[in-house]
Amino acid sequence: MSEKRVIVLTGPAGAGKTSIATYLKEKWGIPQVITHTTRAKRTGEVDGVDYYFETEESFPKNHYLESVHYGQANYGSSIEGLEKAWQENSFASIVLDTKGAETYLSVLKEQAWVWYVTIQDLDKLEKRLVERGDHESEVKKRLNSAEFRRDLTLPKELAGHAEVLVNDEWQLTCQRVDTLIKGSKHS
Ligand SMILES: Nc1nc2c(ncn2[C@@H]2O[C@H](COP(=O)(O)OP(=O)(O)O)[C@@H](O)[C@H]2O)c(=O)[nH]1
Ligand SMILES: Nc1ncnc2c1ncn2[C@@H]1O[C@H](COP(=O)(O)OP(=O)(O)O)[C@@H](O)[C@H]1O
Repeated sequence: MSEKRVIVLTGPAGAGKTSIATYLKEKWGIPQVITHTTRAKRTGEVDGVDYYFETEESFPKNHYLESVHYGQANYGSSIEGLEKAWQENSFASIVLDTKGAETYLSVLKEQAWVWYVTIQDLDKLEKRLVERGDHESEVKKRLNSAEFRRDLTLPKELAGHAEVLVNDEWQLTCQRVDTLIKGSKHS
C-alpha cells in the first residue's frame, strides 16, 4: 500500500487515544505525528516525543494544518509534522480533539481514517486521568471544559466517517486495532 494515510485518534480525554497511538507504533511500526501545545509538560512527558512544548510566543511561529484552543491551552498540528511521519511510513497516526479530526477529514478526505475512541461508562474517565498521574486540579479543569464535554459524544460531522473503538478492555482493544490494520492492508 503506497498511498499515504493517517489514522486520526479522537475522543474524550482518558479514553485511550495515546495508549492506542503507542500500541500502533510498537506493534505495527506506525509513527505518531507529534503536535504542538502550550500546555505544561506532565511528569514523564518529553519534548519532541509527546508534544513539541511551546510558549505563547513560539506557538504562532509554526505552520499549522489546523489548531485549536482546548481547555486552558493551544494545540496545533503542523504540515511539517505530518510530512515527517509520512517519510518514515506511508501510514501514520495523530491524536486530535474532535474539532481537529473534522478539519483533518475535510482537508485530507479519504487519506484521513478517523477512529473515535470512547468507553461505555464515561464516569470512569476521571479515574483513568487520576491514575495516569494528572494533578487533581488539572483533572477538574479538564472535566469542566466545554471541549471535554463536547468530545464525550461522536459529532454528527464524523458520524458515518469514523470507526468507533470502545476501549473498556485493553486486550480487546488491541485485537480490534489488529483487525482494523490487517483489513486495511487488503483494501
Ligand atoms: N485539534 C487538535 N487537537 C489536539 C492536538 N494535539 C492534541 N490535541 C487534543 O487536545 C486534547 C488535550 O490533549 P492533552 O492535554 O494531551 O490531554 P489528554 O486528552 O488528557 O491526554 C486531546 O483531545 C488531544 O487529542 C492538535 O494538534 N490539534
Ligand atoms: N482499556 C483500558 N483500561 C484501563 N485503563 C486504560 C485503558 N486504556 C488506557 N488506559 C489508561 O488510562 C489512562 C488514559 O489513557 P490515555 O491513552 O492517556 O488517554 P487519552 O490519550 O485518550 O487521554 C492511562 O493511564 C492509560 O494507561
